[in-house]
Amino acid sequence: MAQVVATRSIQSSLLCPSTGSVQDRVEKLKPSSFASRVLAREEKKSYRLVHRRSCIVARRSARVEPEVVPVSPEDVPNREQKFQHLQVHQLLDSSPVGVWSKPTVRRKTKIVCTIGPSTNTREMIWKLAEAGMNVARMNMSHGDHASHQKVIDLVKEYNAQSKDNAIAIMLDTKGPEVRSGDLPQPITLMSGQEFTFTIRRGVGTADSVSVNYDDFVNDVEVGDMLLVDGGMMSFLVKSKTEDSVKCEVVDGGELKSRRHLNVRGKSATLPSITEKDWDDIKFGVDNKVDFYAVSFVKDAQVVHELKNYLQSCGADIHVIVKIESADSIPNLHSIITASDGAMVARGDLGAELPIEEVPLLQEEIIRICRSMGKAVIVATNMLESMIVHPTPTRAEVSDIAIAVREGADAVMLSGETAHGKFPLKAVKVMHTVALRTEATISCGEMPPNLGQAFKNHMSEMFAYHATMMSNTLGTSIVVFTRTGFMGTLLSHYRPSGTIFAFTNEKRIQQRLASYQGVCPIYMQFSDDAEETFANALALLKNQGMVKEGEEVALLQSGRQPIWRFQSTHNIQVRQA
Ligand SMILES: Nc1ncnc2c1ncn2[C@@H]1O[C@H](COP(=O)(O)OP(=O)(O)OP(=O)(O)O)[C@@H](O)[C@H]1O
Ligand SMILES: CC(=O)C(=O)O
Repeated sequence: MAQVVATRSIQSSLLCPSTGSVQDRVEKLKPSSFASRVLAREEKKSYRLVHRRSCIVARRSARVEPEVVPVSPEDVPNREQKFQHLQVHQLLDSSPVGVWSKPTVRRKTKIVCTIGPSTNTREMIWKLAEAGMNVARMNMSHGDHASHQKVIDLVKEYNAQSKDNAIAIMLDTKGPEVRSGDLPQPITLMSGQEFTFTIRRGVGTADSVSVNYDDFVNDVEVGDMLLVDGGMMSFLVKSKTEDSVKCEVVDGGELKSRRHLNVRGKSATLPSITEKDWDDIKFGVDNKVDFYAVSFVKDAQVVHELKNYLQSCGADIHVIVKIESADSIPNLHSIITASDGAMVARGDLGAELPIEEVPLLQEEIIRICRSMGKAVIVATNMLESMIVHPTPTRAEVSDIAIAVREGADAVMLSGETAHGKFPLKAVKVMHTVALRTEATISCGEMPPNLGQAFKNHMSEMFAYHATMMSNTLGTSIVVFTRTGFMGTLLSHYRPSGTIFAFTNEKRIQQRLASYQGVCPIYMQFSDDAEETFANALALLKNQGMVKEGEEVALLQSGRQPIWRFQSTHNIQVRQA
């Protein structure tokens, strides 16, 4: 039986606040008028607490309060800090509160941080987590199992001791990367000079270097363009011998050891999952990581192969396909269908394909993922200049804002956190920009064909209606989920309020950390549903996540029953 229980009657509703005209927004940017508005709202807020009406009247007013609850305790602003923004107009300063934000409860877009030499210590993992990291990524192209083991253990230690935060762990496979070999020292190459790449091992001279891939000579043709590090240097193929490719340097520079090589427009004919990758995948199974990011996926077959392997060893690890090879583009639909999500890996994508295709593909991949209810991550170069500078370029800020507006679940930091000088500042910038951008996005824009993947599925219908209810009333959603399914389903509907996803599985809490809008909370479930609801609401109040008397939409549904007997599904509006 399906039932919708509303504990209060809805007298009227206001759908999402509009973002307003450009003129409106310009007006809002004036500090004096903003200050008076905020202060006026603070007044109104106390008035409302006293004169609370017993029926729900369009809760938009509640949503207009700029109560931005940041992701981590370190970010929690006191009242003074909150208004400091009115004097110092530094949106990207240490405090992450969006000044002119529509009231977003907390940042929805998640942040993936690559862990490397700048951040692989206990202190830095803690600080990254407190600054807003939601997913820790380990790039298996670098480091060894011992160093990655240390990072996994630290993240798990953080998760075990954190009351209200969880960090997901992502293992990114090396894949069939083609790299140049070791050089005794970097060599400077000038445009127009000759240079040779050879499959002979151990070559590293002023005019020749080894390549780690035996079929390199067969895969490239005369006239092909070879790119080093995604285009930092380029080489035109002039001729081939049995074991070497002779090139003319087009864009010169300094060639260092083990650099990434791409052939413009072509993917290497290597399998997507190499022997080293299988070894790393086993390492991930042993360590119960949450996600694999699989490099250079070209077709769905490889995803099925990996999923079958994971099933055979009883591993519950989700598979994110990295879209970065030219060969993957014609198979985008089938690859994404087979996976749990996709990463727009713009580094290699922009090397294998013309660079101007990257923004278009990014938009398309996000659109496809959103329509299929899959997670999507935008990666690479997001704050590249912050590897060496403490502040981002304006173009980088726009890049993050675009990914957020396009609907990405997460944005990723690579070198910025792996080996950059300002990893914490980079996370804070991402946090602030995402939060600010989210505040301008009107809710209720659902992908037109979402719902078709699970046609007539009861859970889908309930996720949809819970979203509608929460958007209409301006409430958060509280959901109870053993498998994480309802949490991710709700995330794909992008409700305007936070999705507080309660789960009694630590693994599920970790995984849900990467989904847009989901705040995963670990809690033991009691056999008694009412007791569990009460515990959940008490926890939310104690942590300051909802206020006394605040309403929440509460959802019980999903593929696995929790307290649902005889297939009862429930949406309720409850007061905390
Ligand atoms: N575990 C690690 N150990 C050492 N260095 C790392 C590690 N992870 C990342 N790095 C460094 O951070 C840089 C950026 O990380 P990213 O994950 O973007 O690498 P990448 O995509 O393989 O880039 P590249 O092709 O330059 O290696 C790497 O090039 C590497 O220098
Ligand atoms: C992330 C990654 O691998 C890329 O952008 O190429």
